[in-house]
Amino acid sequence: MANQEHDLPLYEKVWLKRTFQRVMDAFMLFLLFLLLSNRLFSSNTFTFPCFLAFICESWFTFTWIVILNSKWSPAITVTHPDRLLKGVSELPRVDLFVTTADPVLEPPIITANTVLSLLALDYPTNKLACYVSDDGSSPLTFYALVEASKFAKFWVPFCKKYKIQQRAPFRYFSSVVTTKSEQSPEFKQEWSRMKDMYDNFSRKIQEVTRKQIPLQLDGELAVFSNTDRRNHPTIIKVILENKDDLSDGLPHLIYISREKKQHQTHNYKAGAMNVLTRVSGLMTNAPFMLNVDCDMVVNNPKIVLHALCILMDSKSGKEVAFVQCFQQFYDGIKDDPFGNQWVTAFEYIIRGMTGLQGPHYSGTNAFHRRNVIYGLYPDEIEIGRKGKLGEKILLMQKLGSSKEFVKSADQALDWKTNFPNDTNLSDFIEAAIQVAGCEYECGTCWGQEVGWVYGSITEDVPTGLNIHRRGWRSESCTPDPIAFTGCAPRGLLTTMIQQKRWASGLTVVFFGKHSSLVGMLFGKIQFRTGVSYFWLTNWGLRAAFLVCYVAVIAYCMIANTSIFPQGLGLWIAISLFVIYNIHTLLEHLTLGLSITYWWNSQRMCVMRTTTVWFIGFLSAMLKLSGISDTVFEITEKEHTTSDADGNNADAGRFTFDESPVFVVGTTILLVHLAGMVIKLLGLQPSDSGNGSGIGEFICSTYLIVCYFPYLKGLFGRGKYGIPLTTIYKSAILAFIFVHFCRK
Ligand SMILES: O=c1ccn([C@@H]2O[C@H](COP(=O)(O)OP(=O)(O)O[C@H]3O[C@H](CO)[C@@H](O)[C@H](O)[C@H]3O)[C@@H](O)[C@H]2O)c(=O)[nH]1
Ligand SMILES: [Mn+2]
Repeated sequence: MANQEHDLPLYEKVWLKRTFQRVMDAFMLFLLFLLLSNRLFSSNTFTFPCFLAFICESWFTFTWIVILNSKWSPAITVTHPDRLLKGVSELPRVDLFVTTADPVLEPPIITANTVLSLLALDYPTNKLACYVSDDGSSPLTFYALVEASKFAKFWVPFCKKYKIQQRAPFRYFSSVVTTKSEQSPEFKQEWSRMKDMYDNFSRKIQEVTRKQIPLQLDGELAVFSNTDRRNHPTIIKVILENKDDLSDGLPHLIYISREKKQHQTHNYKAGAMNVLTRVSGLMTNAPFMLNVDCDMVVNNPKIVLHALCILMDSKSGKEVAFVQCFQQFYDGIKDDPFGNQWVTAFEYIIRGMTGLQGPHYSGTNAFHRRNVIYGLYPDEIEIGRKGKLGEKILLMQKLGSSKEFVKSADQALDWKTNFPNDTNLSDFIEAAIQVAGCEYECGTCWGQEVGWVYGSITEDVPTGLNIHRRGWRSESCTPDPIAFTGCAPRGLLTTMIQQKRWASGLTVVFFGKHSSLVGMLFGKIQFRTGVSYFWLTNWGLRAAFLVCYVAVIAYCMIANTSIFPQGLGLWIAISLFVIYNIHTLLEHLTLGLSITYWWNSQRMCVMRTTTVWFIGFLSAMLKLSGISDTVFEITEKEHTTSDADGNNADAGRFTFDESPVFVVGTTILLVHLAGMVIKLLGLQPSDSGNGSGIGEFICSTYLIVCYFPYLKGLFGRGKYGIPLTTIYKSAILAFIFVHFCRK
């Protein structure tokens, strides 16, 4: 811990005043309550559709309370790295983790760039160690890392000498188009040398990736011959070792592919993170660990110092378990057509959570305390861990049978950060292979109380909840420039698959023992924090209610009945709709986002909630009832430097294929189109119902407008059109729905 008794704090928390937003949020809530009470007290025709609408609207009101609560007290943190550097005699070690799992969906050149950006961090290199976990067990990834380590010997000194901000070479070379005239000839010369070297390096990798040049599986790569990614022994390779403990050399770089066995669950990313934690515990045992996905490159080379300002602050830092940096993206498509930049969510919800017990852990760009991951409680910092984690025997039961690992964990739990500098990494390989084995975790607490939590395909949220539950806080760190930037899905299908996974995983968390409700009732999750977590964990449930509402509206149109009360009730509903849109539009404009951006986000919100979140919800239900399991479908990452200037004709356009995720959306659209036709042509049964009115008409029109890309898809050709088989399937489903409505 930094010793700064009388000194200035290393970071401050600044609360933001967003009075206008609060007023608007509260007014919306008022209108929602008005709508509900109007339904309760004035309606004398309380039919079944009205009842369903009432239930859904109650849920929307609850969701609004969750959102309002999350946004109510936003805060930012301001960090002072200069004070940190003055205050501490020696900076602590930090272990850096990168996970990758598939050399096709996650091109090795991207992983190599991420690693290069980490190796070039502005931090003493003898305090850093970079561990790469490869669940794909790919010789390509390993080869790319070996080549990256050779290039790093030139790249890292170059970045540090010229104080380059972008330390992922592909980002650097795609942003600096020409060297500026005011720069020295020496720089220009070195710049072109670097550029040549990088081009060479990336060409080599591309050639083997595209199989233009076969990769010889001999020498260092021999271990990869005859390995099946689902069935192979542990592979651990030290690629770089800073043997002389130089603070201006290169950090350690270690490649790990944990053991896999055909019929053994490996818990996806959570499993990989736990192996990384144990292997690094043996080799370097840093008190702090940074983890990033393979596509998240460093954008601010001083980020470690910024994060440590929070974690090492002698006053409030002690309560902070992890520091989360926002997940921001490079090369985003203009106006975010697929709604996956999440700008408003970060600015409003996550900043809001920062004002409470802290942001949730979002899986990447986070600095964790190692001993918190091992299960430490906040009060054990002061009083020692005699009670809960005291005895060695107990530690063995919790952390597994490796004596070496338990010894290292024991030190970490006692904050003993002075790790011997005179050891060889290769001395630990044998022990590391043991802790990376399939059976190591059997009968231990890994994946439960210790480490990254298992059971959900969104491992990040329950892992964060498990930490908050013990009473820890977390903090956001958002320095300028942005800490990390990653690769957001660039196509509709990739976006949909990612969203489906999140909705499914989060629903499992909501109903599981790591839910925020359990944490509030039996743990130390503060009330408002627990409620703010619902913003995330309710995604699947939100879909269930919205789909129900959408179905009720369609039913009204088809069966000629109404859910909106006449007169005042209708006006309340219309004002809600108008004010909600103005409010969200203003929120976007305040952040400097365009009207198109706003509309894209509104429309994607409707589309993803009613389609993939709904499918995610259903798959979570199947998992929870034990019928089928969910799998982690990896998000495709594109290496976009070649068309960074946006020349890609498909960028932002909606493309479809035969994937079942498009059936739901097409069905919803067809049902509403049918409803419109039936209403406009007066084909509604006249004897039934009280007549559908303007309320239903507005809702249905809004939905069809949101679904306009699908409407275009119905008539589009090739990949821009929805395939006929999908249309047939949807038409059958829509027909069944319409048929039952008219009965
Ligand atoms: O079996 C697996 C599957 C995935 N991964 C890694 O997990 C990371 C995240 O996977 P990705 O496909 O990129 O998912 P995203 O939806 O983009 O990731 C978000 O959501 C995940 C939870 O669903 C979090 O773990 C991530 O940190 C967060 O960025 C990647 O580095 C993968 O290589 C593994 O290591 N092993
Ligand atoms: Mn990702």
